[in-house]
Amino acid sequence: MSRTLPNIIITGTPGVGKTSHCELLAERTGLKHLSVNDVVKSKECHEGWDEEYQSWIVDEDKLLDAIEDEVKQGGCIIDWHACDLFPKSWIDLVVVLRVESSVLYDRLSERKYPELKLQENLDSEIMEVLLQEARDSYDEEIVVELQSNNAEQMDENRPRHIVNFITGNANKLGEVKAILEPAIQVENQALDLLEIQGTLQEVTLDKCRRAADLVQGPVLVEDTCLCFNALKGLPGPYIKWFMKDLGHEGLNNLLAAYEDKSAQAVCTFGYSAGPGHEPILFQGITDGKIVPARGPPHFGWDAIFEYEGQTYAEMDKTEKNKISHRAKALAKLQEWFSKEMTA
Ligand SMILES: O=P(O)(O)OP(=O)(O)OP(=O)(O)OC[C@H]1O[C@@H](n2cnc3c(O)ncnc32)[C@H](O)[C@@H]1O
Ligand SMILES: [Mg+2]
Repeated sequence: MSRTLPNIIITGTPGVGKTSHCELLAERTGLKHLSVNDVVKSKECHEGWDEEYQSWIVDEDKLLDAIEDEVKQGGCIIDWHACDLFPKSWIDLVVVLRVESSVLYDRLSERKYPELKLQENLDSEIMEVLLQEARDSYDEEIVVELQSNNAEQMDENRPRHIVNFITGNANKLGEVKAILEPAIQVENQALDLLEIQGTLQEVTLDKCRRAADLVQGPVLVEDTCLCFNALKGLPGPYIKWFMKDLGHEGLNNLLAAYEDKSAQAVCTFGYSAGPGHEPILFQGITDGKIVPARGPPHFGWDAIFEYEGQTYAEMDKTEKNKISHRAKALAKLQEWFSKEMTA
């Protein structure tokens, strides 16, 4: 089976901060933290306890058998102080964490390591044993060395994307932040972008190129449409002007002559890496129907768009953010970003 998510080894001398890094990475990426320590204990992949070193004597064959199925599926962050035992074909990235010896000494003393074990680990860190092991076992370009002496460095090692979401609409910004953060940090510039007439794709593509030119950097933009099926997709991208001129009641009246009140909320995000970079689009669609307004009228046409018995305006924000056109588009964007992150 070919995996669609990467496997990452976070390795280093005991005490360098592997587990903290793994937990942080798992939280940010949704990948699984696979603690080899836990597997060795819970699946008994060992030949007993070494009194002198105060650690399990690992049976590597048993260990590999125990984790093989899970790792082959992909998406594992392997937390272990060795790396050469894992077959090359399983692994996409090896991160070797490093600390200065004085820092390591303090950390290991605090853990009450026996003197012999402490000294051996210090020597191993100074001699770069694990870095060498990683370089000997895997292709050079997948081995990364990161410093892990303090909280600041840990924070720098944190995987993150920052997007500059260009919108003048505070409600949109609120939803996008609620959905993307903390995995993706959302900054905002409220610029008024000219919107052309055209298809949903064309409007967003143009908006995105314009925004990238204006800020001279990477941008995220979004355009929302409300499409009435009885009207063959209108008002579509022109919903903003219809909303302004007609209000909730007027929008209902547009459909008075039709039995079919069904509508689609369509959200199209465009991301550009900067001026001259072709935008990438992420679209999400939620089917619903147009009803007389119910619920707080704060956000656009939320009060007249009903989804499974409730209007968007009647829903809790968290509910809306699970099923909305915006949430669906952002799920695609997140998937793309997490692939980019490991590409
Ligand atoms: O700066 P931008 O991002 O362009 O923000 P905008 O307010 O101009 O937004 P659009 O051009 O996408 O126009 C879409 C219209 O639909 C409204 N709208 C967008 N998303 C909505 C949602 O989830 N629920 C209800 N109304 C929404 C919005 O207030 C606008 O009137
Ligand atoms: Mg707009």
